[in-house]
Amino acid sequence: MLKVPEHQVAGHIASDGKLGPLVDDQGRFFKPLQGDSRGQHEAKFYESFTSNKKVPDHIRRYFPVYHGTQLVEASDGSGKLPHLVLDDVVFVYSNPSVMDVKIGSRTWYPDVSEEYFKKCIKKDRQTTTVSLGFRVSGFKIFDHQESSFWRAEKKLVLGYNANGARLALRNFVSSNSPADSNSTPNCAFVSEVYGGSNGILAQLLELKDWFESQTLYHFNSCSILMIFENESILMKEGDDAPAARAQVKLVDFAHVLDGNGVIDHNFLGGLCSFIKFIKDIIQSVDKRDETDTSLLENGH
Ligand SMILES: O=P(O)(O)O[C@@H]1[C@@H](OP(=O)(O)O)[C@H](OP(=O)(O)O)[C@H](O)[C@H](OP(=O)(O)O)[C@H]1OP(=O)(O)O
Ligand SMILES: Nc1ncnc2c1ncn2[C@@H]1O[C@H](COP(=O)(O)OP(=O)(O)O)[C@@H](O)[C@H]1O
Repeated sequence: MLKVPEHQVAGHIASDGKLGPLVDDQGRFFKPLQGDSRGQHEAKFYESFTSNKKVPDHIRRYFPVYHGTQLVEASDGSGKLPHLVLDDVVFVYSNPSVMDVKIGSRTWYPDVSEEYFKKCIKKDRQTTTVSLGFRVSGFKIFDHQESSFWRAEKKLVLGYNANGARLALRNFVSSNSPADSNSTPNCAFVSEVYGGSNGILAQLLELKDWFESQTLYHFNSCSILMIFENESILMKEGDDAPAARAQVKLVDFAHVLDGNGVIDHNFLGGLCSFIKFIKDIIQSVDKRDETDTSLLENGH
């Protein structure tokens, strides 16, 4: 039985009879092939990427595994439609915090229609896409105090300026309630989620390393998904607590183009900018902790 994904944070959502992705109980994510050839284009990308021997193995883990396409009952009640069948990248988590960040300082690309260009550039200017080289598209956080999920409102997220994006990235790794806009995010999970040898920053740097030389694809309008389970971090002192499992995944390949031997400077630039934001948060928390320790040592 297919159902609407509980942890989807952006994109087309299968609610109120609209067309959107579905998931099964075996860890598969079914994304309907979008009209106007975008869906076919995304399927073609997955076919190409999956069989491309030039893609290093250590990079493949950042992409959902592709299982071809399948006709399934669409979420909008329009009958059977072809869907991409992908690994559901949040399946292994019980209470995942998830953020979708669209990378690049532009979401349009050469040869798109005037109408599509205008739509994209308008959104790129209204959001932090142009100014920062990325925009937060949506996120949800598991709130420990409330023992429930807190979901950022789409309208607010798309209205973030640089400070708003920074605050969202701090809130994402905090244990105090994001619902309380007066409290400063404590960044309690920053070292486990963003930092460390397997954390988000390390994964982003590995991706950056590849993007510095890969000329196979241009990842227009793609998103980085950041996923982690903050419960497992709080439980880590316990006997059989799972690891934090912070993960980076790339999604949305409806606008990928051939790289034609040219570096994807749009994605690479945005990725570098995003990395700087994450690094700054890690460093600011390290500095805060050092100050706190030295105050304690000096008897304050
Ligand atoms: O429909 P909209 O206006 O919400 O735009 C979608 C975007 O939502 P946004 O409002 O920017 O968060 C949406 O962005 P996210 O996936 O939410 O980051 C996509 O860009 C989507 O286009 P496509 O599926 O990649 O071709 C966009 O869909 P299209 O309008 O291009 O069909
Ligand atoms: N393979 C996947 N597994 C789990 N969730 C996914 C997967 N792919 C996408 N998602 C979720 O769906 C959202 C939208 O995906 P995306 O491919 O960008 O769709 P759209 O083309 O509608 O924008 C993402 O922000 C994420 O929350």
